[in-house]
Amino acid sequence: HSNHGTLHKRGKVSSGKDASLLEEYEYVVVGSGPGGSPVASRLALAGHTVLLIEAGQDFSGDPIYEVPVMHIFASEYKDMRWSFYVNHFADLEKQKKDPKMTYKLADGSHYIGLDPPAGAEPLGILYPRAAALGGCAAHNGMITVYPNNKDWTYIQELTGDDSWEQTKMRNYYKKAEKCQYLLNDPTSHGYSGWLTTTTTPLYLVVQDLKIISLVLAAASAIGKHVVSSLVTTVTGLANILANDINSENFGADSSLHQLYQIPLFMHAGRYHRGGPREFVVDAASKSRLDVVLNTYVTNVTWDLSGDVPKATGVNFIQGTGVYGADERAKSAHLPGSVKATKEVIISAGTFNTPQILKLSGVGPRAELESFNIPVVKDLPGVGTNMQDRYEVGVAAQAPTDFALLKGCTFLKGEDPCYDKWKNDLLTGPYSTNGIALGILQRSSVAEDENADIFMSGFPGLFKGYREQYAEIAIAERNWWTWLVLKAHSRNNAGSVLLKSDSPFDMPNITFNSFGVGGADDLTAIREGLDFGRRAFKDLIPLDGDFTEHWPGPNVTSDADLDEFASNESWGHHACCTAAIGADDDKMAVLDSSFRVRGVSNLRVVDASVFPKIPGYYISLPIYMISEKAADVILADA
Ligand SMILES: Cc1cc2nc3c(=O)[nH]c(=O)nc-3n(C[C@H](O)[C@H](O)[C@H](O)COP(=O)(O)OP(=O)(O)OC[C@H]3O[C@@H](n4cnc5c(N)ncnc54)[C@H](O)[C@@H]3O)c2cc1C
Repeated sequence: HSNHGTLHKRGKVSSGKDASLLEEYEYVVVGSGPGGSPVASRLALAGHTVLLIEAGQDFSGDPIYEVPVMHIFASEYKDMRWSFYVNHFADLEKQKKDPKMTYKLADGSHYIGLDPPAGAEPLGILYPRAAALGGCAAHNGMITVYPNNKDWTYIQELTGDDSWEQTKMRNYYKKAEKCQYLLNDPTSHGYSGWLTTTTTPLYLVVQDLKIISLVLAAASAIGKHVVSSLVTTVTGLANILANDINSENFGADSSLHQLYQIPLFMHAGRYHRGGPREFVVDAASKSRLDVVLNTYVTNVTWDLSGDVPKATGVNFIQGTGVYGADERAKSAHLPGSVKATKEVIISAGTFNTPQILKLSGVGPRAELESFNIPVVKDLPGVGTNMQDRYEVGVAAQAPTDFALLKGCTFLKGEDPCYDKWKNDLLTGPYSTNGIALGILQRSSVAEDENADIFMSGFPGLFKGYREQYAEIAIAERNWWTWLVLKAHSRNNAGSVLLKSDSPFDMPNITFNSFGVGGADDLTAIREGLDFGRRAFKDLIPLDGDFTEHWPGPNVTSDADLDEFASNESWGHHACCTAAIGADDDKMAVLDSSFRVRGVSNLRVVDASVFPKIPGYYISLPIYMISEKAADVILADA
């Protein structure tokens, strides 16, 4: 594998070892994910000196990064992953009912399951994150779905800041996007940005009779009766999928009970992963943006001489394997620091942003004092309000394999599917993330007219994140999973709490799932599961029938389904741990301009800024707020 440590010299991404950094920059941005990368790039392109600091390395050219279908393996890639173990429930007994529950054994190995040996130490549930140039966008599923307008209106009303008005927010999407799947909708889409959107090539879908029968069954489960001859051609299928989920007119807000193609952050043509890393690399070649990899920030430095504490820079440690979640081999660890003459921007993600803030003295006083961390600003909201979506599914097996994945080895030895992806113009089954179509549903307990369930299908067995989940997903080639994603989940009782004052320890991460609004969310999930079951049941087998194994035929009563969903659902859109809020809300961490309250020259720009979890998939809203943050910061510059 390719370029990991090498990096484009002063154009200007540095691996860390040979970093010829300046002593000071106008802006220092910590973390290069969907939050940090766009804002860093924009500030630099506007003429400022910017340092973007990233704990992970660059994976450009690595097929696990580049090949869309490999995304599930990317999230298990040892050099890229930060493995957090989280608790869905504070109550260990409840937590132990999750078959994904992981324990550490005396010999250091892990046990995953319901029946741990005596003495096994409970770790929690694996929550994959990427430490990489591009953050979790280096391993995520690339799904790029526009949020609901109400998500922006909510922030606008909460803060009284009209720059969050929904049409203004769409302009940030248009600024970021380079739409490649719909060429003539400038009202909704942008065509000259860095965020390339495209969809799974439909010829892949129509190749496989099993997939066609699943598409037909899904259509019939939403009340559309389509004859099979209509979907066995690309044109026929395209007609059924004519609505664009990201359009202003036909998007998530208005069109329920439709089948949609799922837009992906992927480049058409060669069908490879797109990501914010490319924006960074491009911006670095044109501006005074320096990027330093393998560099882990421990805390913000302060000037405490004035009335208001002023952020002046950050301390960091260079090397690999620095953080507790980082499984790379440990290299020498070199401490360093850098000054920010204008601002420090923390974009380290939902778990690490609150950790950095707290280690820098910004957080709940009692918690900081319990670890003898000097309090710079008592901000009780830091690390609270954590939210996530619930995801669970129905998985069933057919007697024979999907034709589509025949011969594919997912880069184990000879791989004709990879060769095809690499060499062909029509690039074959690796040119998709495997999740081509989605369906918006409105459950009986939806809060308003917007869909609150996003259903999608996956040609594999996916029961949530645990070690080896990618291997399990594709071990047999005759599984299909209908995934139920509960959007607008109500629970905000999650927290990120320090375990110690050491920057190397992972924090305690507890979601308190279903803690707020749990009964309603479980009802919605049941309805999603029911949809998945109907879709399997109504299926007219063009190539074999499906038999459900998960949750399984015995799980049918409401109580049993609730128990199933509560034990087994997972999330991957954790957010909201340094939330924007109203001026009179003491739990608000940020003002509506991303400024950390009560201090100066410090902002947060990443998934933690949302007061409420937005839309259906979170990266696109993060890209949008990052574009917005650049505007707001430049206006102050
Ligand atoms: C397996 C998986 C699949 C997903 N699929 C999708 C999808 O298809 N569509 C979608 O919309 N969302 C998806 N998501 C969610 C989405 O990718 C994340 O929510 C998003 O990347 C978060 O962006 P962020 O900028 O807040 O943080 P991150 O992406 O986590 O980026 C933070 C970066 O900061 C770095 N960092 C952290 N601490 C420090 C430090 N102290 N010093 C220096 N650097 C630091 C990290 O290394 C990381 O690179 C998925 C998530 C997972 C886990």
